[in-house]
Amino acid sequence: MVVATPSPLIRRGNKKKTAAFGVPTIDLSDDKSIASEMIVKACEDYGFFKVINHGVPKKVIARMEREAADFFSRPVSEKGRAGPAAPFGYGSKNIGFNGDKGDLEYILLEANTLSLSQRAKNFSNDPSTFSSVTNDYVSAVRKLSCDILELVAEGLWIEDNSIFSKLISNSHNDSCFRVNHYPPFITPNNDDNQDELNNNHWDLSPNPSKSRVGFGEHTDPQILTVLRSNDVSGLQIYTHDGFWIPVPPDPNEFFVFVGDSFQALTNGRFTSVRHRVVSINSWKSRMSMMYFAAPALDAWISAPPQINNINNIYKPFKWGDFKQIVYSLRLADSRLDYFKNHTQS
Ligand SMILES: C=C1C[C@]23C[C@@]1(O)CC[C@H]2[C@@]12CC[C@H](O)[C@@](C)(C(=O)O1)[C@H]2[C@@H]3C(=O)O
Ligand SMILES: O=C(O)CCC(=O)C(=O)O
Ligand SMILES: [Fe+2]
Repeated sequence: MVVATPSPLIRRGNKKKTAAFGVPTIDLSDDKSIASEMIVKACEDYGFFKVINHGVPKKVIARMEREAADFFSRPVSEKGRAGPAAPFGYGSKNIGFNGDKGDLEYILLEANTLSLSQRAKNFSNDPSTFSSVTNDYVSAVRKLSCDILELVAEGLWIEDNSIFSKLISNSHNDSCFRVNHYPPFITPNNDDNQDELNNNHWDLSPNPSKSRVGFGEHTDPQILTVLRSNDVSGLQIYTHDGFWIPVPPDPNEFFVFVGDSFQALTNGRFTSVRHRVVSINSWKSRMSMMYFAAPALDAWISAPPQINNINNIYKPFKWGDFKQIVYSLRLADSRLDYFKNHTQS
């Protein structure tokens, strides 16, 4: 069953525009054939969808949120000792290595049990609780990612339904886990903003005094991203027809993003979704947790023969080589362009 939650659309640039849009919502308790068909459609149309009845226990989510909130509430000097996030640790305002900035602080971790337990001491006075809570959360969202990838394979009529999921369940997978914390953002004249929010057609991009870029526009380089946030808004996705769409937050459910590697694995049938976080008038901070599902560094990313790949858009590449390019570029850059096959007809 698809549940559509209408939300306003914002076209890139200055013009305000509203239209009805519902985030594609997939009920994972539905019949498999229905769910798989709907996931494929959402991946094709938006590269983005929401899943409900996902099977991740509320307690696992709540404990992870508490651990992260505890960490972020500590004094700056203490948090700084867990940094820098280059490549893993605590970061603030700087994103990546190439000058990107955002109004946030964050934790970035490798998502395997061993590295989690080694790093836990930097994030909590009770490292064993931090590592077991993080590990429970990561294991649950990894399982959810595998379930989704198996449904995708079924929806694409691929006989081996583990063709994508085995890439991320491999013991050498290079997945990572991130928790972002965006401070509250209050504008001097918040009556104006409240008006705009109530009218449901605010325009974010041209007026920095009314909004703030928390995390600039980008696509995620991995295969799939699974996001959960608290009830503070800010996330927006960019549609194929040129609209920025605010995604209403839903703390009980998960949002799924197609990443660049999934675009290559499906020979462009799915496209990775551009997204950003823009904060608008909130007394409360936004906290989001992302699991970025990636294969092993030496895994090949190439569309399987079961996908119609007579004309391969991309040259096959190893995830590790792609990652190296990704990390040498800016947040908003389109990295798949570097792997385009120029020989195709
Ligand atoms: C500017 C950058 C930050 C980023 C690495 C990059 O060079 C380009 C991609 C960025 C991104 C976006 C999705 C994830 O948040 C992330 C961890 C990733 O894998 O790619 C970040 C990288 C980062 O913050 O280090
Ligand atoms: O914080 C969010 O809601 C999204 C962040 C994001 O897109 C990322 O960390 O890659
Ligand atoms: Fe992202």
